[in-house]
Amino acid sequence: MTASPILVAVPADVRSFENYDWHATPDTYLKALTRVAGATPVIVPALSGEFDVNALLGRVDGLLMTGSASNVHPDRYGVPPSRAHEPFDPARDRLTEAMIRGALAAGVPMLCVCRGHQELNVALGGTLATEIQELDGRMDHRATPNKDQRERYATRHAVAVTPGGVLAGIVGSDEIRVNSLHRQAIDRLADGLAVEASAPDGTVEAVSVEGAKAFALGVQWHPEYWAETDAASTTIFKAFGDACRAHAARRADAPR
Ligand SMILES: N[C@@H](CCC(=O)NCCCC(=O)O)C(=O)O
Repeated sequence: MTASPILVAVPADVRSFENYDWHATPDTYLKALTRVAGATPVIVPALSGEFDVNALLGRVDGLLMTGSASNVHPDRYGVPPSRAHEPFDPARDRLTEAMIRGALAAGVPMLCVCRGHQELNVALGGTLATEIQELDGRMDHRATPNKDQRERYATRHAVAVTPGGVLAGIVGSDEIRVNSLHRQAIDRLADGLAVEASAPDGTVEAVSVEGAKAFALGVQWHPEYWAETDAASTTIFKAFGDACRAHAARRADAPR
């Protein structure tokens, strides 16, 4: 019998064009799932009030939180909003917070990328800093201005991987080079998160959820973009796929 494909939920962004609100996600994440993690992606519309998020989580094997140019609304972490926090996507905020909490409670494996990594910190009670390139001693983590997408994702910097941590176990190294396309970052780390990697300026580049029932990793960079060609990116997506397969097997064995 052919094994069922593993299903990974991917919460959508909302974008408005051609007179409609579209619920969409970039195809780089979807291809990393199909080609490297061996998963079938399921794009989840940002309509969390209109369906049962936890029922959905009971029928998928993993959750991938994507990056986005939009930012988590600062009301969610107790900071007054300003122009520097824009643009927002409140429907995505509502969906991702519910999905992160639900996934952790149900032990659904979760990989959180860039905005997703920031959402994980906020969902667990942490805060974010904005325009970090303007803060003393911080690097500029934004992409070099360029229309060519491959070049935007090509500029890299080193991150120190926490020895003995979850990420170190996946990538097998105490230093990796990562791309960087963000202007916000974790400010106060949420209780229950462990730092898995840091940039030379102290920016928290990766986290894991302490005591999580399943794979629960956040990365501030974009392993999806070079998932087929960069060794560390490949291992992250393969490890996530393996965790989803293990969750699928547990679900299949669970009494109904
Ligand atoms: N908006 C947040 C999160 C950054 C992020 O997810 N970037 C994805 C790439 C967006 C792009 O193409 O520029 C922040 O800026 O920190």
